[in-house]
Amino acid sequence: MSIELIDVHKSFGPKQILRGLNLEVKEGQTVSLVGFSGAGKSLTLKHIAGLMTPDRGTIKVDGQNIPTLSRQDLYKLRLDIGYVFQFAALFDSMTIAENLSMGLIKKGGMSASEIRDRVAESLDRVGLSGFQDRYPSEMSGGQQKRAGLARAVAYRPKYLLYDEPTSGLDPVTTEVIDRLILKMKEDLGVTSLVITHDMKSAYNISDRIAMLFEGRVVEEGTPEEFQRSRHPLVRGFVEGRPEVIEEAQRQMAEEAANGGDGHRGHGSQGRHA
Ligand SMILES: Nc1ncnc2c1ncn2[C@@H]1O[C@H](COP(=O)(O)OP(=O)(O)OP(=O)(O)O)[C@@H](O)[C@H]1O
Repeated sequence: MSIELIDVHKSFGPKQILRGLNLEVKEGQTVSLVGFSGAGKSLTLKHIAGLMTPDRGTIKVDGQNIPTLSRQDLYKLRLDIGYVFQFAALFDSMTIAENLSMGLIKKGGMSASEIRDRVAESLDRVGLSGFQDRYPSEMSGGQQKRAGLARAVAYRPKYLLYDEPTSGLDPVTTEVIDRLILKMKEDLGVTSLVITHDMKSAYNISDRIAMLFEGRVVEEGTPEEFQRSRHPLVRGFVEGRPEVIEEAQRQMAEEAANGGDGHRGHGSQGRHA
């Protein structure tokens, strides 16, 4: 029940985005993926969910290599993967109950009353008991994010992928979401990958933190190890120093122009176990 990406590459035209990405999320663990805008974080989640196909590389979920699965097997595996979208992605014209039920109805195999119970249970889990008849527009941003999480857990997934679950939230609501992420791990035993820009959240919720830079993991470790990291890109990121990043990008462009792969000398770990 782990997620493993091995040497994943993805380009759009001449633009290389993922350049040999290696990342592992062990069973039952939560890994936060941090990094600058455009580093390829969302793209990484999309590859894991099978929404995007890599140019090359292995993406193993539940021991199955996603890019090689048939449509039918991918569909089956996707039922085990809950995707919590950045902006909740709820349908405004539907109530919360309808939003949560839709996927369960499509999945099939559940009676109307089982679906009603599952919706209620999922809303309970995220502290939104009784919100079934609300429309998204009648809820705060934080509540909408919780409803998005409830929709993902309604499937009882083995894996949860969170795309910036706390972006745009105040510190208190952020803490509420962080606690929910921890609770999901505890209650459901899920294996989770979280994209976040918020280092405080990353330190709170993660077993491990990985930093993505230009399509590769440049540093990975426990929150304590990450906090102590002396990697210049990590320091530049954590301390908010854009000049460090600009220098790294300049060096990489220079190395690439000289025939290298543009990643030497930056402490890229390559494959890590
Ligand atoms: N379908 C696509 N077609 C072309 N380019 C794409 C596509 N999807 C992503 N990209 C490009 O890939 C790069 C990485 O995108 P991604 O959304 O993964 O970034 P990110 O690290 O999640 O950034 P942010 O923190 O801003 O969300 C960006 O430059 C983006 O423009």
